[in-house]
Amino acid sequence: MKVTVVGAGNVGATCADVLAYREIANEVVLVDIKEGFAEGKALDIWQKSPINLYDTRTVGVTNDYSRTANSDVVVITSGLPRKPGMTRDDLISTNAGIVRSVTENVIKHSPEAIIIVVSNPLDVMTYAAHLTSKLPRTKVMGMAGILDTARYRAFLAEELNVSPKDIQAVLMGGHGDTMVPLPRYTTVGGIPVTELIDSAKLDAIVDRTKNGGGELVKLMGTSAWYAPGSAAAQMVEAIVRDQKRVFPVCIKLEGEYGINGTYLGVPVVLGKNGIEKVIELQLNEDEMALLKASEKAVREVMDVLDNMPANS
Ligand SMILES: NC(=O)c1ccc[n+]([C@@H]2O[C@H](COP(=O)([O-])OP(=O)(O)OC[C@H]3O[C@@H](n4cnc5c(N)ncnc54)[C@H](O)[C@@H]3O)[C@@H](O)[C@H]2O)c1
Ligand SMILES: O=C(O)C[C@H](O)C(=O)O
Repeated sequence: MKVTVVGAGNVGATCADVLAYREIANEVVLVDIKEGFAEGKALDIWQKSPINLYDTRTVGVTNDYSRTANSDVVVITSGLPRKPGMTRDDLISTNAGIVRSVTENVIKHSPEAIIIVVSNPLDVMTYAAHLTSKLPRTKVMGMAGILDTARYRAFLAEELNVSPKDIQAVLMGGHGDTMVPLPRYTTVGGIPVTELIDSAKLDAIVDRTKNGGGELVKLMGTSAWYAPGSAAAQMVEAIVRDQKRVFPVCIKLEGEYGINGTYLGVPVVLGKNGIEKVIELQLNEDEMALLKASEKAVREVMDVLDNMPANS
């Protein structure tokens, strides 16, 4: 299996590293626009192989997409990260052009690839990649839900003093402050979380999750990469190993949840064909209202993309 990761920065290099040391692919090609940068990162990861004992070959290139030919999966992480004081949506003017041109190059050399978008604003960059690639919606998806759910699970594990492995949760909606964690679908070793924590504490955790990206931007001056890179690698693994994992993933909705044409995170089954099924939960009135509010927020930024010149 061959995987390309575009953008050899914090998230891209972390993703490539996880793909290599967990031997999720035979070959990982890292691409960056900065001369020598991807080559250096790929060489560094390859030189770790005798220490961490893996065979995955990592190769770096500067903008040479011929080297990415026939990739099974492509992860797009190229683009600016936000700085303190910015929202993810503020990145649209720079990142839309980057994601469009990268997608064009990727598709030229790997027309059958499955594309996982990571660049922000996530839901709208998934839209941009989908439009450019002209692939079926099941093959162009965005990574955010695994990360947001992981944050929610980690905060709960800390509060309850239990293993994060035993916390299962679903989270839906856009990758922004309107994301919708779903306590009704959150369990701890099979026990509904609401039986283990009072509602004030749970509300505080839901709130912290919604602002989880911003919390890290404030601390570090740039955005997160360990959890995001690992989350993208987990999606690649589900695809290349045909695992049929159930994850929240951003996809263009076509009638599910009564929503048409908006790119939103929903639970899906992920396997060798990409998104093999969208799972429709029976949301209650309050949950549906939150999902619709999230849809409205994503729609507004999709409209911004629609009104941008094609080559910006
Ligand atoms: N979806 C998520 O949950 C999530 C999580 C974390 C970060 N992100 C987003 O991922 C993106 C990358 O974040 P990062 O921290 O890795 O940033 P970074 O600055 O460390 O890396 C980005 C890399 O992209 C490269 N790049 C820029 N234009 C390019 C092009 N045209 N072709 C190839 N490479 C190009 C840059 O040279 C840089 O090395 C940001 O947009 C960030 O907001 C999303
Ligand atoms: O917060 C960001 O800007 C990056 C990413 O979307 C995250 O949630 O960590």
